[in-house]
Amino acid sequence: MSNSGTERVPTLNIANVLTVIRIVMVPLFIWFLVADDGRDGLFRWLAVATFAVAIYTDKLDGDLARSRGLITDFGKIADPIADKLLIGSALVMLSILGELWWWVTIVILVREIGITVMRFVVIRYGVMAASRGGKLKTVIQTFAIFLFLLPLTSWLGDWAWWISATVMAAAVVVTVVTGLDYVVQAVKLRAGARGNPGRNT
Ligand SMILES: O=P(O)(O)OC[C@H](O)CO
Repeated sequence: MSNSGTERVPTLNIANVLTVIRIVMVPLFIWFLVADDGRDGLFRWLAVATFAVAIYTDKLDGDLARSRGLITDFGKIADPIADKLLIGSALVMLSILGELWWWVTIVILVREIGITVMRFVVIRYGVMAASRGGKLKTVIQTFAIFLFLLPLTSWLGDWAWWISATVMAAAVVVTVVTGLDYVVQAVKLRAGARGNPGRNT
């Protein structure tokens, strides 16, 4: 695996610890949603708060990794996985609760799991870090999930549902398009490594 320029950065650093904390928060988030005693219940709000804190650690670990030079191959792989666990669990739970169409959850999960598997398949040619499009996709997915987690319809009426559904539809489109872009990147990475044998050995 290519690690040029990052081999002296310790894997155990604050940015990676925050990524691991985000992963550990996922079961807590699921438990709050399962324990929810109604869409406006205390546990629902605890789930929203846990999701918000976990998303904040995503921004924080990225900022810290860049500003303090803590970018590691572990972080490049673990950070998108942590995002996928959090977002995937939110989508699955919303579908189980009957608040989100299963097809949305399945399309997004297939893309996220597929790209994760592809990252590991091409890792011998190089690490495929999150792209700008991938980061934008996570922001739109996060925003859409917040809209679905919050009891907006009971506060604001049906039009709030339409806004939530439109943002979720945008999230699905960006998720699929960026997934296809990663496939192109992976093909180029493989072709580049094959045209330059020994580069990553
Ligand atoms: O689209 P991916 O798989 O690169 O994931 C992007 C990350 O979630 C951004 O933090």
